[in-house]
Amino acid sequence: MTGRDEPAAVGAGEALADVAAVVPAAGRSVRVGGGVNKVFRELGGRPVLAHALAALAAAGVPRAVVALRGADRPLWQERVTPWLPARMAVDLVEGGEERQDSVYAALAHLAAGSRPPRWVLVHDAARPLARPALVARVLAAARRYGAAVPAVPVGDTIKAVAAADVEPAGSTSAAAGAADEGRRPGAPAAPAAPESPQPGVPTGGSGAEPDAVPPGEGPVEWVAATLPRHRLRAVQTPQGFDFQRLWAAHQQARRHGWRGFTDDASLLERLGVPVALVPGDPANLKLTWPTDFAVAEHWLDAAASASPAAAAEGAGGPRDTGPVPSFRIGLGYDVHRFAAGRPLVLGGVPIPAERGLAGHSDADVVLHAAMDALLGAAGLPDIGHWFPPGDPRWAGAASTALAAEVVALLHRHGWQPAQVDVTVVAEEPRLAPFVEAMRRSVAGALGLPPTQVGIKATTNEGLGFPGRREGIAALAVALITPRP
Ligand SMILES: Nc1ccn([C@@H]2O[C@H](COP(=O)(O)OP(=O)(O)OP(=O)(O)O)[C@@H](O)[C@H]2O)c(=O)n1
Ligand SMILES: C[C@](O)(CO)[C@H](O)COP(=O)(O)O
Repeated sequence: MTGRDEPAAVGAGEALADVAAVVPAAGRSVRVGGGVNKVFRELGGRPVLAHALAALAAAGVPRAVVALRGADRPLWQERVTPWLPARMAVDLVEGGEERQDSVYAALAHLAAGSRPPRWVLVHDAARPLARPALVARVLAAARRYGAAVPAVPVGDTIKAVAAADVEPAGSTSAAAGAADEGRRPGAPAAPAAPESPQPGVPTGGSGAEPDAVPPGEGPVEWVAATLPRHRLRAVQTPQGFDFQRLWAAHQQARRHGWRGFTDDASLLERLGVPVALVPGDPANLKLTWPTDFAVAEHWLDAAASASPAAAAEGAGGPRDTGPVPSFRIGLGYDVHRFAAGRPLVLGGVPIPAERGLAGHSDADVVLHAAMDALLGAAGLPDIGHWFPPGDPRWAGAASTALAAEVVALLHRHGWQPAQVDVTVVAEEPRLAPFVEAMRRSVAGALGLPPTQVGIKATTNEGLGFPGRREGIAALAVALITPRP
């Protein structure tokens, strides 16, 4: 399809009630390495998977099914849920052994639901840089043609390689008996027959990829054929389909034991269904190798400088350090009622008093306000999200321990506390004698020098609920800086 006959794009944010996304995120990141699924690693301050979902949501996709491995659920909960797009409903399913199995599981979930979608977009969690315009382009073409895939021309000349370990007769090393690493002198004399590309007939077999050696490494290989570059395209995701058609193709593949499909379009190709190619985006990188993360950071920066608004939307380049990379500020507020028979703890300091404050934890309003300010500065949900009232783990918890958790959370998101200033509003007891102890205690809980913590106490001049001695309130501001 040319740019001229491209269908009108669906506007970002438009309700797309008949569309759902499938996001396979259950890989093992063997090629990236590092022991953690790459889709939970941070890029520009938020997890890769959160970028992928944000791009779909920014294009107006109202629901997504994410395929995860069970072992990754805690990472999902901790790292991704704070970033879930407000306008998108997200279901989780258990992923499978291969990408194909993970997509199958997500499609099965949609098919079994009360409202299967008319159109489905399958988008790799490992592609964090898709832009809403690309999503819209693919969807519009899928609606028109039934199956559409974004593709970019290839700039390099592409060679097919011979089967492993097959060295052609007449090569210099065979003749000279050289023993370069990875070559086997004396290997079969004839080169492998050129592997003619057969569109729609996957050759992956079990799905084990022979291309798992990082670019720039590995043994010598031999050329089997030079492919005609002008007819080659590198395809990306999201890939858009008539839902029932894709679901039927996946079911058929499962029935026949067809394996090794590395994208969804190739399943339809296998069945002879035409697949339209729409212009892809060179920046829509799939994070495959360790070095891809640095390249993706670069694209994020470029996207943020080109369009800060789009970047803030989380579409193809949310960059959380944004145009003000060196600090963030946050505001926190908390209030607790007086309760007889409870100890009063403020800023981690026990204060002699007739009454304490009611609450699920130790009801330390000073630390609660400080924690909310810190979380707000990092753009993270408030303490109610992390330490829900009613969760037995936090019953009677010391807020100094909760503060340590908050600091750890900030660290995981690339931030550290730099300064906190709190004002406590209490008609009683008199707090001046305890202010310095509170300052040191709060500083200790947040890992700050006391010089970077301010604590002030004031009455409310007899006005309002603090004035009526019904409870104590605290307000805080916090400054955070990127963690070195
Ligand atoms: N069994 C699998 C394998 C892959 N994927 C997902 O499919 C996308 C593309 O796969 P790939 O980049 O190959 O990711 P990994 O399988 O994690 O990487 P590797 O092949 O290096 O292990 C990723 O979002 C990945 O999480 C999946 O959902 N289930
Ligand atoms: C679907 C895909 O992103 C299209 O380029 C690609 O084929 C996924 O391959 P992977 O080996 O599963 O990463």
